[in-house]
Amino acid sequence: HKTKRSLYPLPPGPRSLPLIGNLLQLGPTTQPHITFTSLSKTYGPIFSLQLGQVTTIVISSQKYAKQVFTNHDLALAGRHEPDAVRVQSHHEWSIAWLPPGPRWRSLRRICTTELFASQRLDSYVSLRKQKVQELLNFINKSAKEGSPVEIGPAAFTTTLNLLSRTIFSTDLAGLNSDSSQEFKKTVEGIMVEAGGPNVSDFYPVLTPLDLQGVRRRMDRFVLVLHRAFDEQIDRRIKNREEGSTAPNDLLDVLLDSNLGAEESEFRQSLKSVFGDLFAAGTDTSSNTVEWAMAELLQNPIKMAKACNELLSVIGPGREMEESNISQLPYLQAVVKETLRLHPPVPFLLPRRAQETVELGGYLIPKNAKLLVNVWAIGRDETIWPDPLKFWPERFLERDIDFKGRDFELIPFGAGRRICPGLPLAYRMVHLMLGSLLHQFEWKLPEEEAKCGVDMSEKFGVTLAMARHVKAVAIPIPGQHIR
Ligand code: HEM
Repeated sequence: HKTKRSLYPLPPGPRSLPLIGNLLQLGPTTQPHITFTSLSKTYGPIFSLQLGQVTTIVISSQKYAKQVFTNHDLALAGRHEPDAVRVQSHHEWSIAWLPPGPRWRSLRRICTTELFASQRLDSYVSLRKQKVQELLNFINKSAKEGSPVEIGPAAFTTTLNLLSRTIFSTDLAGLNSDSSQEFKKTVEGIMVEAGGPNVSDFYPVLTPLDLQGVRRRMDRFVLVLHRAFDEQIDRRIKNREEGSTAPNDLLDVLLDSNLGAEESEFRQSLKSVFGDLFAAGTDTSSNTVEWAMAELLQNPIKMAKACNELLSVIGPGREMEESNISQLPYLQAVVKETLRLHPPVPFLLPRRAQETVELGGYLIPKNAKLLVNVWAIGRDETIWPDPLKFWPERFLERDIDFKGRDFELIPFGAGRRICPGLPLAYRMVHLMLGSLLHQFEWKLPEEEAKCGVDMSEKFGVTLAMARHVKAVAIPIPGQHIR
């Protein structure tokens, strides 16, 4: 370490003040991804900040991202967990926040084989179709009444129930029900508290004081999730004791596996795993559908192109199937373009350097926090011509995918910590978006058509629309909607 420390400098960055470092550069921002993007214009695609006691390195280019995920993937695969996720000891059994040791590997392996393997995903095709059908029926009802729909919340409930059916074999909420909205507010709250600036993260010595009340609020959110999970676990244990047939869903598999936990912490470990899956899987997927619809509603020509492709591949009077996705290049391009401009996790999850490394001639000290600003990479004009324009066609001309090999488009991350839910998210997002476009014509309500859609963002671990987009659905005559 000493040799590296003396050979390489820290990445450039603004001059830091004693004690507070560069906290003033953060300012009162509620949009750190934008602040960090503008700092990268001054200090370059790799820069460093001293945020209180924490040395923070920010990567904003494809070139350095590639080095992080190839040359240094293991050394930089630790997590800098925010204090908020230590509530209820969540981080001790969390796939998202554990360091890459044996416990993380075994939790990740179980989820990958039991939830995300292609065979498992194939066995739930009809379930996903049924949930999407419920979404279409719900929208059809609003369409008949002529009232606009909020696409984000409806897509959220569909994703929530898709997950809860695969994990618990039951729905957690009805479309438009209070419980669904409570769940959505809870997940949004968790994302905002875990992703927002917190003085406890800058000065770990101040953690017990919880000066901003983040832990207090987080505790309330986590309790809502845990109550729902406890109910499911209790019911399943009771059914098992009464000899009912096991549905062999994820809950059954985990109850049999015991996750390598002591008996006293087993329930806690189950709740952490479920918490991760619901928090990481719901908002990210439904936000993608919502951003895509918001962009298409403002780009009627692109909307028509996507609808025409669906009509010519699937045909009128038929429903979209997951097996159609590969025949729909324009729909795929729309999803890629949405993920480029609106990556649901703008900084990926914060990494911790597990050892001191040299990256592009700069020093990344052990324990430094590393943020990869994928929001900035998606808007980098040296990679993307006219980067702020929603232009799916760019992906028809270039063979770029988001599976972690093309470092200019990494909304799911890359390397060993790449999102394990990618294969499920891929199917859910395309199926939901494609079905919405295939079954209805869409237009903006009068006011939004006049004033434009409010595209402002709400920052957290995930990047949501600050105000949900509303749209009026018009059923297409002859389509299969019931
Ligand atoms: C459009 C949808 C989604 C996007 C854009 C997305 C994106 C991401 C990103 C960027 C990360 C962090 C990667 C890193 O730090 O390098 C991540 C991690 C994770 N995601 Fe997703 N995700 C999505 C859907 C899902 C779904 C559906 C699930 C599961 C149901 C899921 C489960 C997870 C988990 C468990 C992790 C933690 C992995 C680890 O740290 O080892 N995600 N996701």
